[in-house]
Amino acid sequence: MPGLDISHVSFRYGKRRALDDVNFTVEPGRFCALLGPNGAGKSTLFALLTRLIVADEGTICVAGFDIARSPRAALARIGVVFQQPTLDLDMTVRRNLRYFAGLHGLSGRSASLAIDAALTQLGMAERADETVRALNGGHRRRMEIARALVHRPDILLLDEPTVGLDAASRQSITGHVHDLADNGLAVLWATHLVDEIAPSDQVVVLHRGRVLSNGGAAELAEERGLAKAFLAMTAEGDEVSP
Ligand SMILES: Nc1ncnc2c1ncn2[C@@H]1O[C@H](COP(=O)(O)OP(=O)(O)OP(=O)(O)O)[C@@H](O)[C@H]1O
Repeated sequence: MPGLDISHVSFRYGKRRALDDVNFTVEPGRFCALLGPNGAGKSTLFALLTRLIVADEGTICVAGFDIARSPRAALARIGVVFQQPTLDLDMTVRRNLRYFAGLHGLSGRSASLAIDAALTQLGMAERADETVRALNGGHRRRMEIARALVHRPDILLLDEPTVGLDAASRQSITGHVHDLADNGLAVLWATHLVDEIAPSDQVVVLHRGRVLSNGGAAELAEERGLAKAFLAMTAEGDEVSP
């Protein structure tokens, strides 16, 4: 399948089981929220999806490529925004993106076109020649998302991308990324904040390494709202914002 397919994936750190038989898919054009409290296993799953670590069991297919058998092809189809920013503060936005484009084999005019397109998608085109240090936190994050799109991936992974941002910046970023999904990207967005989720989104609830539910946000929210449904499933209320 062309999106992301995670099948029977398990992982242990020594004796500690971090992921236990995780299964779900994200199709092109879907925004999938990976919703889990602290310690659920979200970052571990992202590390597996980006091949920083290797699954003990199970398979991960990216745009039809098995990440264990065809890692280069699979990783080339992924754009990723990690929790920790990785920007050169003293370079301009464009220089940061050009460096990254080069890592993907893009240069010259094709790199410029890809960079302009990615910045436009995130509403950042007019900031291209500013140094990163001059940008606020929300704009820096939008720039990192644009950078993850430069090589035109099929799947975008974001690990808690709004941490530390104010409400307006969070809203802007969630809006932009929902637009990317509407335009055909498969998006996997790890979060513990239910207000980042739209009714039409897919929601995978992860808790203590296991998938507790996988389905539409509207259905999950139906009886008592998303926040209460999530709290009831994970029983770790102090880690959730409504
Ligand atoms: N390097 C490691 N060594 C041992 N245990 C780890 C390591 N990294 C994570 N863990 C454990 O694995 C489990 C899953 O952690 P993980 O960081 O993937 O969760 P998370 O959902 O991303 O949490 P958070 O929202 O706090 O980032 C936790 O019990 C955690 O303590």
